[in-house]
Amino acid sequence: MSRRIAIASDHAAIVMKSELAEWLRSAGHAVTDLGPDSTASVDYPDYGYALARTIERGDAEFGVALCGSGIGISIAVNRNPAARCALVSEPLSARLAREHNDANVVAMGARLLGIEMAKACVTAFLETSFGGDRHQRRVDKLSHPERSPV
Ligand SMILES: O=C(CO)[C@H](O)[C@H](O)[C@H](O)COP(=O)(O)O
Repeated sequence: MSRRIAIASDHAAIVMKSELAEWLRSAGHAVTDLGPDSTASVDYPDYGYALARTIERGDAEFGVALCGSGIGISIAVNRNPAARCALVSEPLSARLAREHNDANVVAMGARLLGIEMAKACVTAFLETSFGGDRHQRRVDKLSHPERSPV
């Protein structure tokens, strides 16, 4: 199924971002590359926030967020309540992020993962549907921490 996917990184992941964007487009997805477009040093929060706003506006269904470790940009994306960003390094976590957590953004570290592992993670992420049921109740609580009884 063709998806609308936004992708963003910092300078540390620009090569992986370009390769993933091209690969996703060749698979038929509509990809919005939010930058950066050079290897000049940038700050991952700026691109993480831009990616989350794109999800929030509904301009993309899913996001791919990349930095050196994936940690910084995943923190930035998750500051927007519209985003549920999962940092993964192998396909099972990517699958569970969709099935259990209804994650809409997958984050990875370009200095930690090779391109084939990154593709395997993105494939697992895009191919998996949210499981609903008990997971829906838990995901709802992520949007409303004030309602938590504990
Ligand atoms: O956010 C990160 C670490 O948690 C990312 O790995 C960044 O890409 C990294 O901090 C960038 O580091 P650099 O030394 O400025 O290239």
